[in-house]
Amino acid sequence: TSCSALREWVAIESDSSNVLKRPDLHHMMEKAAQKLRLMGGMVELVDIGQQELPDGQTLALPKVVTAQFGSDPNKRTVCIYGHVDVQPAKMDDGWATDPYNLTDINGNLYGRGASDNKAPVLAWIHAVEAYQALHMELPVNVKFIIEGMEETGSNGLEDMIVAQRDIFFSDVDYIIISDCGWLSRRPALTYGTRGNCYFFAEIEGPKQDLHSGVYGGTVIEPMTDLIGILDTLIDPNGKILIPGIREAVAPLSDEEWKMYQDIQFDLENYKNKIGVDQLMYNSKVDLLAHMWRYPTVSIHGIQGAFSDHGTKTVIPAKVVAKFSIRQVPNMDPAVVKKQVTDYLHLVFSKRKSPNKLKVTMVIGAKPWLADTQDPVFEAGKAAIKRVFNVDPDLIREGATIPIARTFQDVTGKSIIMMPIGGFDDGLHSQNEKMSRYNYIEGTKYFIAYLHEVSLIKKTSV
Ligand SMILES: C[C@H](N)C(=O)N[C@@H](Cc1c[nH]cn1)C(=O)O
Repeated sequence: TSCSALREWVAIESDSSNVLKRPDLHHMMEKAAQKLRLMGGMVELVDIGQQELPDGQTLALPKVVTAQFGSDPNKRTVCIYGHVDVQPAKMDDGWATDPYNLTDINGNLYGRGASDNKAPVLAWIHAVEAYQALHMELPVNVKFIIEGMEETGSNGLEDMIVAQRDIFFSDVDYIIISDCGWLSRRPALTYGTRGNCYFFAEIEGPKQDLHSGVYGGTVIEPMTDLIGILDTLIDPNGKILIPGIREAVAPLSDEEWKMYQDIQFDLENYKNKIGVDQLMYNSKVDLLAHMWRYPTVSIHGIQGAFSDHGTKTVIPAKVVAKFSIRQVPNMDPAVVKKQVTDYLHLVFSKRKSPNKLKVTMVIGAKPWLADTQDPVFEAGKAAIKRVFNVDPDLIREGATIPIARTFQDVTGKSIIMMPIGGFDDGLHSQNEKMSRYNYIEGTKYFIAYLHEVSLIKKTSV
């Protein structure tokens, strides 16, 4: 196939983290709505209000697309959630091809957002289209909820879900999310995600940037302060140093330990895939546990720091570190916000610096965990068996789907994550891709799932 829909979607630079790209993001939401409208869905573009930027300005949030195919009260209703915003990408980051021009190389479709999450959303759409093309009645009512702010924490979506709980979600039985990946070549069903608390730590000093030769040695540099406090977040062995964080983590049970042992995961492959000689842990179980169910600190970047080619000799006047802490049961983002803010101010005060520190938490997403005994998982296993002829791995996901926990807490519905992304898709990274195999077989799997989930209805109603 030509994958024309995916090509058109990838061509839209729907980067939700870049305010300059907001028109592209609005266009992307219109495009998704139009696709569903043309298929005969009952479609709405729901206004979810404004986003407040750190500088106090406001910006219109991308509308949320909802769609409905069928409303037969005798059928079960599934709701597919997905997102069509993407992480930033530019050739300069080291892409081999233009990130916004879907490029087919050896059966892999390269492009920003190909795997995260445009192809999986389209695969669900194609699954509905397949029933339509074959003039087959959909075995379940299918709803879609597609957002454009997932990559920046799903701003505005929670309020919409609360407002729609007894309207759009009233007849929904199951919520399905396909915004993650397999762990190996073996298909997987996902029953947990980590949450994420994302912080800005700003240090402000002189009123403008200074020449390091002329002023170096006379001023207390904001960047030196910032590196100093960042270095107190986590030690070289991965131990988080912020008091209270490790204590909140639910202990690993014997049952979990056993489950992890059975999962197909090759440490050597994993090392090769990411190009490292050594990992933080040497056993499969330790590694999976630290990927899925322990917190970690990642330092992402420093705004205001010199990062171009060349040898600029500046002392930056104001620098803002961006770091995040992945959340696991039983951590609470509100508590983590206080723990981090208090700790950084304490550490900074010990430096006796005249500079000013400001700590802000800009995303506070909770972790999500499902009951794998729920019939939605049985249906998932059956659909995988039918299409791939294997039993899936039951896995967790180290990344975050910020809205998953809200769906669970607000709607009370069962949630299943059904990834079709490959383990080596390079999400958020250079050369992100979705393989043709996963895209096409994944679509078949979704078609099969709609059938399997309708069978649950017959036995459990
Ligand atoms: C799993 C999903 N495709 C994803 O990548 N989610 C992002 C969401 C996020 C969390 N904090 C900021 N954005 C992720 O896990 O990084």
